Amino acid sequence: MNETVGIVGAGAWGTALAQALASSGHRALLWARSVELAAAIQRERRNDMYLPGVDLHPALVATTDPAALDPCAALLLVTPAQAMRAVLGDLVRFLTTPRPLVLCAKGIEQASGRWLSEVAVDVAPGWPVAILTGPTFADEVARGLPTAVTLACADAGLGRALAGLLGSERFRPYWSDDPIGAQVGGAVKNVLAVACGIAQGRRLGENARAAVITRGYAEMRRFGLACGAQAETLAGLSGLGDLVLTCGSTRSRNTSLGIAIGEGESLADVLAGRRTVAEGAHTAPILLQRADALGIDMPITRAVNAILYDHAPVDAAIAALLARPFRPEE
Ligand SMILES: NC(=O)C1=CN([C@@H]2O[C@H](COP(=O)(O)OP(=O)(O)OC[C@H]3O[C@@H](n4cnc5c(N)ncnc54)[C@H](O)[C@@H]3O)[C@@H](O)[C@H]2O)C=CC1
Ligand SMILES: O=C(CO)COP(=O)(O)O
Repeated sequence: MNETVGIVGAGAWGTALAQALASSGHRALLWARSVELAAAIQRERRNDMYLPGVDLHPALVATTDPAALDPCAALLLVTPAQAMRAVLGDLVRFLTTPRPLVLCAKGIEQASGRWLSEVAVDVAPGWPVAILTGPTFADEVARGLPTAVTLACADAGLGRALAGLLGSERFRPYWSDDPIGAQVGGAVKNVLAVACGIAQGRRLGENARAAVITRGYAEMRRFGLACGAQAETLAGLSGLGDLVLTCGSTRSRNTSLGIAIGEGESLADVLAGRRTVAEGAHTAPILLQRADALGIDMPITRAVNAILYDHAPVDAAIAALLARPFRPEE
């Protein structure tokens, strides 16, 4: 089935998804906000700014014209989470009919505390919404390495149809009817990856990393269940799967941000030196606020917040975690 699919956001992940779709027989229209970036992609057939080293498929076309997306069967939204509301709001004015919106960012909107699926409903009421998430380093997807994702949609029939549209042998969607659960995993794992990075930066060892992943998963689960997520979703690709990938690799931008903080850099300095997004730094405060409002204990998330935003010395925050009373594992 050859369709035209729109991908909104020409960073690493948007470009990788466009490349995967083009490689599987679709026409991939990649919308960039920067005229220079779209022109460079068209001219050089590369996006060396965000996804270096990948030769782009001829069926991938970059544009800055929102109206050019009108023929698309579905739109993948792949800007950073905090930009999604504004970008989608601008876009819908140029499109004649509703079509499925597939949300690919990982995070919670800071200003409102809302899930991105709720933001999409605010901005584009009546448009069907799905979540694409899971353990997916962009460069591996772009290079055609095998990858499995969660495709979550409240309308199970649409989820299945979107899996058929977006999937291929090398990019395998597993559908789910739990969009909240899928979003919990993607948002929380980034904060936990910052924590793992901090532990790594302080040279706390492999045992400590396993402890942060596992006790972090307990935080994700408590919070997710309180938000109405299904336990199976949290244990799947979008939750545990992505947590393991992100926390296990220094290629993760969230883990590497944590490493830099653990080694003594300030958050401001780390962010100033980067062009690409590390969502965990944006998610941590609003995640903690939501957890507190629900009465959910998230000590690792609290420690990350204290280090990033309350000037807590790293060693003091770690000592406070280690001094917590012993308790049953569940
Ligand atoms: N890179 C990866 O491996 C994966 C990333 N994601 C998620 O996808 C989302 C996007 O990530 P990446 O593409 O990796 O980020 P990136 O940092 O590589 O690129 C972000 C893109 O968004 C654009 N952008 C930034 N602010 C914007 C704004 N205010 N309005 C419009 N466009 C704006 C940038 O110009 C850039 O093209 C994030 O939520 C990330 O967590 C999800 C899975 C994998
Ligand atoms: O979400 C990702 C992998 O699934 C990418 O992780 P980072 O944003 O930490 O690089």
